[in-house]
Amino acid sequence: MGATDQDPFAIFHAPPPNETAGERAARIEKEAEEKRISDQIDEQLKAERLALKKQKYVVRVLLLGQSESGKSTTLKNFRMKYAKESWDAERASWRAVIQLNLIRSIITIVETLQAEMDGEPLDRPASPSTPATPATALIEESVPSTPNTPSAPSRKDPSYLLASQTSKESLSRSGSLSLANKASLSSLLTGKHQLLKLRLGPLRRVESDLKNQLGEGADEEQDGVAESFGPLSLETTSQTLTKRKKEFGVRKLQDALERSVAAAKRAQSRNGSQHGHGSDDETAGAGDSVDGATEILASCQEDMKALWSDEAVRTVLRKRKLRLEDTAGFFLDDLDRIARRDYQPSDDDVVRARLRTLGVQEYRITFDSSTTLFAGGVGGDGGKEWLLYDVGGSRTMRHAWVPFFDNVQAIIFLAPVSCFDERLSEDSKVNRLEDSFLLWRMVCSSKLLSKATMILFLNKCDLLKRKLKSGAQIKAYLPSFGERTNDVGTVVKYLREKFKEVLKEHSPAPRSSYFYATSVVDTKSTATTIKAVKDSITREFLKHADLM
Ligand SMILES: Nc1nc2c(ncn2[C@@H]2O[C@H](COP(=O)(O)OP(=O)(O)OP(=O)(O)O)[C@@H](O)[C@H]2O)c(=O)[nH]1
Ligand SMILES: [Mg+2]
Repeated sequence: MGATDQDPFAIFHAPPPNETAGERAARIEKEAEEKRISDQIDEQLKAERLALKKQKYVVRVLLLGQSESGKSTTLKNFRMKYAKESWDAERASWRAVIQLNLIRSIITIVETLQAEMDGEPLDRPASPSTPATPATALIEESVPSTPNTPSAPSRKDPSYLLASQTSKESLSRSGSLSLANKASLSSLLTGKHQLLKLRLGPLRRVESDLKNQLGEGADEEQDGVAESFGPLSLETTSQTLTKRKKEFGVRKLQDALERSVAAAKRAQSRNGSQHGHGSDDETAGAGDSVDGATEILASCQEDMKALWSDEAVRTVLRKRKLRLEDTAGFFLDDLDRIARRDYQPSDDDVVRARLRTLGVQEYRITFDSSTTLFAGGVGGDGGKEWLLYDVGGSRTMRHAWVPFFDNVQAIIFLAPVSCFDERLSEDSKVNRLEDSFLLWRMVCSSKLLSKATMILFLNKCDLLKRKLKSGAQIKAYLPSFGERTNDVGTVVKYLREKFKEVLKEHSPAPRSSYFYATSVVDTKSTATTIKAVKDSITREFLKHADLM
C-alpha cells in the first residue's frame, strides 16, 4: 500500500508512541465512554425525529363558534362514537352536572315568579344566570320611527346582515305590557306558590354544594367586561357593557368530573346509615346510600313536578318569554327519572348536559385503523391520531383561541341557526346570528388558518324548526330574507349560501369546505355527519401530507 492510500487522519486516532499498558487501558476506557455518549445522542436524535414524524401525522381539529353553539356537544358525539371506552367510563360522573342543570331551571322558575310578584318589568331577566336570553323582537332599519318604536341606529356596513335593536324599545314595550298584565297575572300566584318556593329553598344549598363538588377547576365567569376582549372579540357596537351574566363553567373538565365523583362518594359514605335505610323511595334498596345532593333532589321531586306542571307558572313563563324547553341543560321533563336516588345518566342526558367551557380543552382520539382510510407514515397510521380542541366561545374567551391556530388541519365551526331572534348573553345589544356570521368571517380570513379545511355546522336546526312552527318570522330579524318561504329548509339553505359567500370572499386562498345542517343533540343523525366529517378531514390530511 503506497503512502497516498493511507488514511490522512489516521495519525489523529493512532495511539501515542511509547504508550504504557496503564495509559492504553485508560485510553480504551475513555474511547468506550465517548462512544457510549455519542450512541446515546444518536438514539435521542432518532427518537426526536420519530416523534416529530409522528407529530406530523397527528390531525389537529379546532371546534370554534360562539358560546352555546354546540362545540362541546359535538365533541361528545365524536367521543361517544370513536372513544367509546373512555366515554362509558365517564358517563356516571356527569350526574352532578345534570343535577346542577335541573336545579338551575327550578331556581330560574322561582326567580321568575318572584319577579312577577314584585312587578318587575319584563326585560329585566329574572335571574342573571338564566341559561339563555329570551327572544325579543329586533327592529329593521327600514321600519319608520314612531313614538313607540324608536328606530335602530343606522348601520351602513353592507356586511351588517341582520337588523339590530335598541334596548330602550324593548324596555318601553315590555314596560307597558307589564303594567297591563301585572295585576291579573300576579293574582294567579297563590299561597301554593309561596309554599313551593319555601319547600324548594334547600335546592340553593345543593346548587352551591354541587359547584363545590365540581371543585377547584370550576369557576364563575363574569362576562361583559369590554377591556378584556381579545383579538377575536367583535366590538360591533360602542356601548358600555353593563349586563353581567354568571354561568358556571370548568377549565379542566376531566378533573372536575373526577373530583365530583370523589366528593359524592365521600358524602355518600358519610350519609350512608342516615339516609339509606327506611327510605320512602322504592328504587333505593335496603342499605343503599346516596350523597346529600341526590337525597335532597329526590325529596324535592314532587314539589319540583308540581311547580313545573302548574298552569299559573306556565302562564307567567310564557308572558316573560322564558322558553325553558329551548334553553341549555333542560331536564324538567325528565324529573321522574332524574330526581331519583338511583339515577344514572344515559348517553342522551350527557349529550344534553350543559357545562360551559372555560379556556381550551384538548382531547386525544385514536381511531381504530379498521374503520377507514389511514395510510403512510409511521406504521401506516397517518391520520389515525387526532387532537380535538374544544374552546370556550364567549367573547372573553376568544383571545385564547389564537395560539391554537398553528398547524390546524380543520376547523369545525358551529353556527346555531335557531338564534336569529336572540342576543348574546355577554352583550345584550348584539344579535347572536350576527355574532356568528362575523366570527365566521374572521376565522375565514385568518392567514394562520388559510390551509385549514373549513367545516360549518348550521346547528340547532331542531330548535329552528320549533321556533318557525310557533310563528317566528325570519324576515322580521333578517330583512334580506325577504318573501322567501318561512320554513326550516328554505332558511337553512339561505343561511348556508350567506356563510358560503363569506368563505369564498374572505379566504386568503381557495380551500376545501363542507357544510352540514345539524342538530347535534340528535346523536343518531350526528353519528352519520361526524363519520362523513372524519372521512373528509382524513382524506384532506392524507392528500396534503402526500401519503396516499
Ligand atoms: N336542541 C338543541 N340543543 C343543542 C344543540 N346543540 C347543542 N345544544 C345544547 O346547547 C347547550 C350548549 O351546548 P354546548 O355544546 O355546551 O355549547 P358550547 O359551544 O360548547 O358553549 P361554550 O362552552 O360556552 O363555548 C347544551 O345544553 C346542548 O345540549 C342542538 O342542535 N339542538
Ligand atoms: Mg363548551
